[in-house]
Amino acid sequence: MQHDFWHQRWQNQQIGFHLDAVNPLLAAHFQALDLQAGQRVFIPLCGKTLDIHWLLSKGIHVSGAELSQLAVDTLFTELGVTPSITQRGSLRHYSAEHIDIFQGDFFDLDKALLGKVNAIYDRAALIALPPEMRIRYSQHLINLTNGAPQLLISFHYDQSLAEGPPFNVSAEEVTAHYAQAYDINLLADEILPTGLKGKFPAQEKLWLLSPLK
Ligand SMILES: C[S@@+](CC[C@H](N)C(=O)[O-])C[C@H]1O[C@@H](n2cnc3c(N)ncnc32)[C@H](O)[C@@H]1O
Repeated sequence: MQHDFWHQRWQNQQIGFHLDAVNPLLAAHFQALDLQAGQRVFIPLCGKTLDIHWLLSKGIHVSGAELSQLAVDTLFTELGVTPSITQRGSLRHYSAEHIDIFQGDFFDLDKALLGKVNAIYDRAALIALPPEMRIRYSQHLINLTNGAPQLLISFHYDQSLAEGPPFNVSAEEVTAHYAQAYDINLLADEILPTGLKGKFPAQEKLWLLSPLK
């Protein structure tokens, strides 16, 4: 997916993916990550999700990566926080108490800049990317985080009915990306009540990815 596609989405406020409340699957299953206050969750392709507000309210520290400066500026405005902003190569590092967001291309983020994270929360990141990019994405995510435990939300629908994003990502594909590093367990499997884009039957699945022992 080209950067311009996402910049235009944000510019035109075509952000149907953005939820106006915490994601119910995150709220219901967050405890599966077994995190303590003060530990850090990494949210790749984070947008301005309210899930960040929710995690911070639980005492969890958050790191994120997001391409759109508009999204990141809006996130901090909505948090009511003024970050310090530092240029780090091609990325801009927005930092405030308990939160670090790297604005720019996720693929330019490296381990040293990200620092240690205790878990990953992927909602609408893997499924936002076309098939060939998903391979690169999942490998980069594992490398960046040393395979930190992960909550992953995927969408399942007939890809011939609609073009992504979001893309259909099958259970087999989740296994292909992540079985090398994780035990994979399905925590929830729900029918999207409004369907995908209000039209197509779709399911939402929540996976817990636990590092292989
Ligand atoms: C479908 S949205 C999901 C946003 C957020 N996770 C949520 O649940 O609301 C995908 C986001 O990924 C961002 N994005 C796309 N490609 C990216 C890249 N290469 N690096 C960083 N962010 C990217 C887009 O700007 C967009 O905000």
